[in-house]
Amino acid sequence: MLEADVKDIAQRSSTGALPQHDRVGDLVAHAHERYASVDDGTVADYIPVLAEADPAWFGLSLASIDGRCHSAGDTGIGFSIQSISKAFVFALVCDAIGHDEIRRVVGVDNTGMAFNSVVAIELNGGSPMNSMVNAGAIATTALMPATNADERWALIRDGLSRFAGRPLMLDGEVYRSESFTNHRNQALARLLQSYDRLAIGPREAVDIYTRQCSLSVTADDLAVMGATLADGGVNPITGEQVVSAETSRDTLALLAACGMYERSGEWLFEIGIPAKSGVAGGIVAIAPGKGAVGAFSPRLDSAGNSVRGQRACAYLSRALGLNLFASAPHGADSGIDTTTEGALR
Ligand SMILES: NC(=O)CC[C@H](N)C(=O)O
Repeated sequence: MLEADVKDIAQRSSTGALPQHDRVGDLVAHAHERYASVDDGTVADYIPVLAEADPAWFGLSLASIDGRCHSAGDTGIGFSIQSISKAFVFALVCDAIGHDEIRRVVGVDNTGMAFNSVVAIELNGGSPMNSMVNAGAIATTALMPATNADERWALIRDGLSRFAGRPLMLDGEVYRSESFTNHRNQALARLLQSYDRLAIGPREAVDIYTRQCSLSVTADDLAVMGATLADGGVNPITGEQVVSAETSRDTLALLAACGMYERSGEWLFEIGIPAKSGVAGGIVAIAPGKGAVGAFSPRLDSAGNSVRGQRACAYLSRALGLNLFASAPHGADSGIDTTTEGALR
């Protein structure tokens, strides 16, 4: 019955509100069940401690802009936020320095290359290109206005905590593991410095970036953090305006273009909403004006995106009518078939 209903909902609600809450809860539970046995992909091991993750972990959560949360599976397990921090640090920095400045200094275009590419900088005249790849994220962290490293870190940690609606803690084991092995990020920062593209020293920039990546979150946290961006910058649980509505809009535009790295086009084609992934297995996918999905499962594809997380987001986008590009002909009962099978179903 759920399967049959999906098509109807997808055709009716590609704009407007989410379906009724009990219906959303059923679909979140169904999506979890549907993909829990998928075992494609591999757990990241280039940061040694990440290899200890249980590949079976799978949590799925959806937070709506009216503050309701629906969870299935391992939504209480903590994992490091990794690259998903880039989205929220971008929002904080964009809010602080402005739309024009972040565009001028970092950029907002996809590199078409891997998240840790060195050659992307060289091919683009020293520009890190966007805040969602490692080079651009390190440059963005360096732009957080502060008088010293402690203050800069406190602003980032507290800012991300306001998105989550609770204090986020550093996972010391992840921080140490990544600090001992992040030679490539050190190289990226030095290269940016050589092009005069780093606002602070490379050691400090990489250290704070490594800390932000080591913050521990749950799938529930990711859903609330994403729902804050879906709600014009207001956290739907705490009611706090964390960033402006304009910054939320800019952040979602950047996520649509660059959030899933070189697979961002494929993601938009299949799923149709802005999203960000991290190598610990998290994904946040955001439906503006509706809410956000937080997914966690450690097996990744070759671009570093959680396999089960992507499949579950594809299903929920279809089932809940989240795709931003879907429309029905004016005056018609139903429009294009947004349920067409795609690569991520
Ligand atoms: N894609 C990711 O999540 C990468 C983040 C990780 N901290 C790194 O710098 O490599």
